[in-house]
Amino acid sequence: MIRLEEVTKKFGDFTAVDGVTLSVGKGEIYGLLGANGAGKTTLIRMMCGILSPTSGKGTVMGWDISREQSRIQERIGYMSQKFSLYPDLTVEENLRFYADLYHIQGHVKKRVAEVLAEWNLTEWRSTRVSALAGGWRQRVAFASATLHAPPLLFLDEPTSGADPATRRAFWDGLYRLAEGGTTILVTTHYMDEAERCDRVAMMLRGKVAAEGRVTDLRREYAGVLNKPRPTLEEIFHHIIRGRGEKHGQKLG
Ligand SMILES: Nc1ncnc2c1ncn2[C@@H]1O[C@H](COP(=O)(O)OP(=O)(O)OP(=O)(O)O)[C@@H](O)[C@H]1O
Repeated sequence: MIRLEEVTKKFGDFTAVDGVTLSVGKGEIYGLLGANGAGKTTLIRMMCGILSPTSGKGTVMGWDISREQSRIQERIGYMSQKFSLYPDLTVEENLRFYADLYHIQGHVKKRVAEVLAEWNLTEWRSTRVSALAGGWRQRVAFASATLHAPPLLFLDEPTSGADPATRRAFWDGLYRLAEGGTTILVTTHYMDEAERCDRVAMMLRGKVAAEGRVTDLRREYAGVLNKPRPTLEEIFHHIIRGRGEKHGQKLG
């Protein structure tokens, strides 16, 4: 679903993403981890067809990330860190608005009802978004991003600040989608969430410092960390130290 080769993004003299190579297969939940400013959002934006790479190449669902960006944008789901909902509209009206935006044809009402049920939002359908608590707003944002049943979903820190119930509902939803064949690329600040991914890439100053299946990374670093089951947080801190980075950097 995603193939990137040596993808780089520069803003002037500053290199935000530096030679990233990775691939994500159908139905995988792939986690992008890294400290603030590591380049995760910039990388996601290139994969979503919003930003052009400075160099390198890649495809998303077979479309070229430099030349076929509008094709990619039409097919994917994307929930950015600053997701936008209309506070004066009800939950259902917001979803109908996104249904129009995604050009959902035919059974809009049925699809909106399905998505409301999937995210436990049915009883809130007539409530204005401004009257919802933060966690419930996040559910509306997830629901909006999945309304057109995209085969590939990009989620940039989707559970940031969410309450435990919302986070749990969100991960239940992600597993359901992945079981149905949806491919998911997610960035997260929460290590327990990162450990739920099939594979992760740890980014450090624009580069992928470690990548692989969570279980394989644990095995790989068990010896050097002298622990049978090191956490992703411990692995990340080990990598940071090895590169002479400042202590205390937070993974997320
Ligand atoms: N349009 C831009 N112009 C200049 N610099 C930028 C631009 N967008 C991002 N950057 C810089 O690129 C670096 C990577 O930013 P990015 O938002 O991709 O990081 P991130 O890993 O997503 O961080 P966070 O977890 O804080 O969202 C940062 O130093 C940021 O200031």
